[in-house]
Amino acid sequence: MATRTTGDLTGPTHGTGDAADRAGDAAVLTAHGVRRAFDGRPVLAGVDLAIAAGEVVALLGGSGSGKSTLLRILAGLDADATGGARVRGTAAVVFQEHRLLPWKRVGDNVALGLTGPDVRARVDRALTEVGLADRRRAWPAELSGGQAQRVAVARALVREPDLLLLDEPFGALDALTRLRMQSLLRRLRAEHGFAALLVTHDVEEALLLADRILLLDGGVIAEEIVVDLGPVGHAADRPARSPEQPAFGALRRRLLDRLGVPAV
Ligand SMILES: Nc1ncnc2c1ncn2[C@@H]1O[C@H](COP(=O)(O)OP(=O)(O)OP(=O)(O)O)[C@@H](O)[C@H]1O
Repeated sequence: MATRTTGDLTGPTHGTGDAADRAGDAAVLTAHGVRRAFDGRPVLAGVDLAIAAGEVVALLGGSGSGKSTLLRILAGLDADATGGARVRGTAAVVFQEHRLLPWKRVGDNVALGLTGPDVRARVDRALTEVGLADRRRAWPAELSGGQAQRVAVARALVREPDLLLLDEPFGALDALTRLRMQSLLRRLRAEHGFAALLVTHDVEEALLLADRILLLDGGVIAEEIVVDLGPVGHAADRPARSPEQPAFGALRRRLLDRLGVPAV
């Protein structure tokens, strides 16, 4: 977990790219010309992207395409990248692993780094929002994987982020828990209006949750797909989007083709 207000990566900052221009002044995140190599091998070769306030963007790509590397850079966790990246407001990160401190109770994990007289109330509110109001005094080891990940979401939420950076946040969960977490994210988004960058290699998850999908390939954003399937919605009983929609299936197939997954 990390938060940050604004900042540039090391290296020169150039003019914004097309994507950044589209999000314009409303952008909560802009990145341009982001590059990163490991041992002389380029992984990111000039990434441009922009996310508008309140927009949810999924970052899809094959294994090893550099998704996590990019997210770490955007979160300000990689000092060796070059290019420009700027977050307007507060960003919070949720990783695939919950990264809770095992020696702190749930409530203290959520409160980590917060100050002020209302911390307890804010923590209680965040835990209530993820359905864990009664686990404030539990130890992380006493939680299920899904509950621990809910605490990680609460720890991000309590900071009232303008932008959530989500790196495969539900990737380690079983299928049913994953669906519940997706539904939780939709509800929280509707209530809080944060923007999010969601790293995933689950095409269906991207289609269910995102307004826009960016495909990372060859070290650049190789394709951008606007997910024109109606509002993301959050009502579990009547989801606005569903895999049953013919257009959903068509987009799913197109993305799988693009990722090189053969039809069965
Ligand atoms: N700290 C590091 N040192 C050396 N190589 C690294 C490091 N971090 C990432 N890489 C390499 O960079 C490439 C991209 O890794 P990254 O984890 O960003 O991919 P990814 O798209 O998130 O993959 P996955 O979907 O499998 O998680 C990989 O080849 C990886 O081995």
